[in-house]
Amino acid sequence: MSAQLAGSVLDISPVIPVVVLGDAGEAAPLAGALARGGIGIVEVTLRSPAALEGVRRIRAEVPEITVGAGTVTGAAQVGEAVDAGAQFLVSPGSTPALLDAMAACPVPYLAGTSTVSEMLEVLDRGATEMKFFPAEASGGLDYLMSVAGPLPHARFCPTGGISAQNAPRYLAAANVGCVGGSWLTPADAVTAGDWQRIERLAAEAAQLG
Ligand SMILES: O=C(O)C(=O)C[C@H](O)[C@H](O)COP(=O)(O)O
Repeated sequence: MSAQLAGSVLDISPVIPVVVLGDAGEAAPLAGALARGGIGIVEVTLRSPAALEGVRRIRAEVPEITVGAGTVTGAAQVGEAVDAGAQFLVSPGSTPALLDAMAACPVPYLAGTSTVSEMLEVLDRGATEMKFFPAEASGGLDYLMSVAGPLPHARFCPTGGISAQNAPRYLAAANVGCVGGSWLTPADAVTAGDWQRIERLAAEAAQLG
């Protein structure tokens, strides 16, 4: 079920939409709207009970989008997410146990980092791509540009406080592959099933690259 990705998770689209599903039935229409807007990737956070079933449905019903599981906070969730069909994993932080579990799993992962030491822990395990979270609160673009010298091989997906307004500045940085954010999938639009609004937001975000 965990088909290999041809390239890097960071190179699929300029934005990885971060989604919280209230109901698994929202998953496929939401992913379809993102795909129609030109976004090729979606992160379903494991914050809600509907998340794993949502990942399954997106894999089954919207094969044109790459689906990952986010908010992976414990080693046990790694296997559950991969079994559900997640094609990549995202964590908000980096504990040794979580990093070991993600490094041993068959899909790529973006470990959450906000310090140079955490970034070094991720690099030590052979991964060069990671999440920078919470990006704006942790020092933003200035911080990321400051680590580019000592960590020349690290590439980031800054997430947390990113918007259509500040995304272009991040995307212009050499060590930023893409950004992540929830602004493409506002909770009220998801709940109301306003897929046209999400398609419009996705189309605007797809132009950011
Ligand atoms: O829990 C996680 O693992 C997360 O993925 C956190 C999300 O990345 C941010 O909550 C998105 O931040 P905003 O775009 O500012 O809403």
